[in-house]
Amino acid sequence: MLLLSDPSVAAVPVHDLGEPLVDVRELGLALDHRKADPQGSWARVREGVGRRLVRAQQLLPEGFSLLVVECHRPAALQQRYFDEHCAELAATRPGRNAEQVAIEASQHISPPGVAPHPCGAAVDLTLAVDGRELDLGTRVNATPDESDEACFTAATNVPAEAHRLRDVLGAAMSGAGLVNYPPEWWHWSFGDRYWATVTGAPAALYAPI
Ligand SMILES: C[C@@H](N)C(=O)N[C@H](C)C(=O)O
Repeated sequence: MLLLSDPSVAAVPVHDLGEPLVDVRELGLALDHRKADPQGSWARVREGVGRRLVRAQQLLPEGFSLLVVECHRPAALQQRYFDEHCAELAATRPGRNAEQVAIEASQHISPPGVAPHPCGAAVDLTLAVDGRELDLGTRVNATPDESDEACFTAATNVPAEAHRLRDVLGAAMSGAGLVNYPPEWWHWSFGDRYWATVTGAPAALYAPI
């Protein structure tokens, strides 16, 4: 499983396309408020990501819709989340050094230097039917510890129906050109360094914004 902390991700150059951020609600997508912030960052993605989300929604089976939870995240917030998660892990893993803790933390929160959310390149989302959120086996943003790693996209310790729904989500999102972060079934991105590493693109398309 390629982690965001892998040196190959940080080695990818970035040639920013200069696209603005767009509000996913203006694209006709459903947005959940659990990660809402006063500035409205959580609702915005780069234009090219927004186009692909609209395509992903079209690729879903009849009756299903995407339920967007979090998009852009300011760099300072990413740093805070990462520092807090490292502190939590360090407290429960005595004997691990800071580098080992940071690598494990990157299963759940990206190291700030390569983080896709501050670039407007990533989206955390799930599925809904008639506006009702579906159960994909864990809550969105479950940690590996709390979920016994059931948050991993390919986890086998989830009910068969949750597995099937992850496949439904995955087919639409991959079909629209986004890539998944394997430790998190809900995290998808396009145009960031992780996406470039996985797809073999020569450069990432979006820098932090
Ligand atoms: C925890 C989740 N919301 C998240 O955003 N994780 C990824 C890896 C990130 O920080 O980019």
